[in-house]
Amino acid sequence: MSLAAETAPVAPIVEIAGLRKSYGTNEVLKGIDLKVAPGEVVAIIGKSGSGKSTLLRCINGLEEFQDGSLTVDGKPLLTDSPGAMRELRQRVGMIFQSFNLFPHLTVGRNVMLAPTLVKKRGKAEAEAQAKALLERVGLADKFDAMPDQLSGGQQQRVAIARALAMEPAVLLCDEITSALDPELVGEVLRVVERLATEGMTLLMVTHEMAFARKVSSRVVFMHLGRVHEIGPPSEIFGNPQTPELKQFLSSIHE
Ligand SMILES: Nc1ncnc2c1ncn2[C@@H]1O[C@H](COP(=O)(O)OP(=O)(O)OP(=O)(O)O)[C@@H](O)[C@H]1O
Repeated sequence: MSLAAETAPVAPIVEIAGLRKSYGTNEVLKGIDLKVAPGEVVAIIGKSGSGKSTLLRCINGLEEFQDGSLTVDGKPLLTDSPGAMRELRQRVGMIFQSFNLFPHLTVGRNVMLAPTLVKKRGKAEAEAQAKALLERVGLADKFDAMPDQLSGGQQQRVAIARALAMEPAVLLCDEITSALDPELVGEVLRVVERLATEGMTLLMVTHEMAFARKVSSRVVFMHLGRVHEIGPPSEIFGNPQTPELKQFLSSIHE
């Protein structure tokens, strides 16, 4: 095998170049470049208002952007093409701080809904998939439960199963443990950690620094709408280079 073949780059799942996003005159993302390889787990950290959530929302097409390009799984994100957007949304899963389960549907139906409606899966197939996914997040016995019978941690795990049901190429997690009581955080993080070890491509905004350090392959530190520092967790947490990152890390340890 030639050296070129051995080192042939793997196509990124997410490729962002020169991304700029403004709300009115407030430029929130000031030229973001980022490539995420298949199976990578990228943690996004930074102060409140640095643009972390906005970046995730651009990647799944919830926000339009003014400049730059964004490709998911080889397909450019074209916000002016409804067909392309629908396709993109199927490739990008997103989990939010709030679980957003449909309260009038059972847990099982919550997980089955999108595959049935969007992927046109048959009921039996969707049900089998939902059961397998609920088992994967440790909730095999909750298929027939209603969301309000579950704890916040359990509801968030259902939200993860629901996102996985669409078989996304990348899963975006936006502070998914922030609304949980402290004792429920661990059960959700354990599920995410398992997904990471199973090879899921993950992009997660998190305030759980110990978790980011343990699970991520790279950490992005955002500051004032830019990728200010990026590197492996050992470098970002163990050997921060810029005063802004040093200050951020010391502020969260206070
Ligand atoms: N829908 C919106 N309309 C106007 N401004 C917005 C909107 N959403 C976010 N912003 C602004 O964009 C900036 C970045 O917000 P964003 O939520 O992306 O930051 P963040 O780093 O995720 O913060 P946090 O950690 O608090 O969630 C902030 O100044 C915010 O006020």
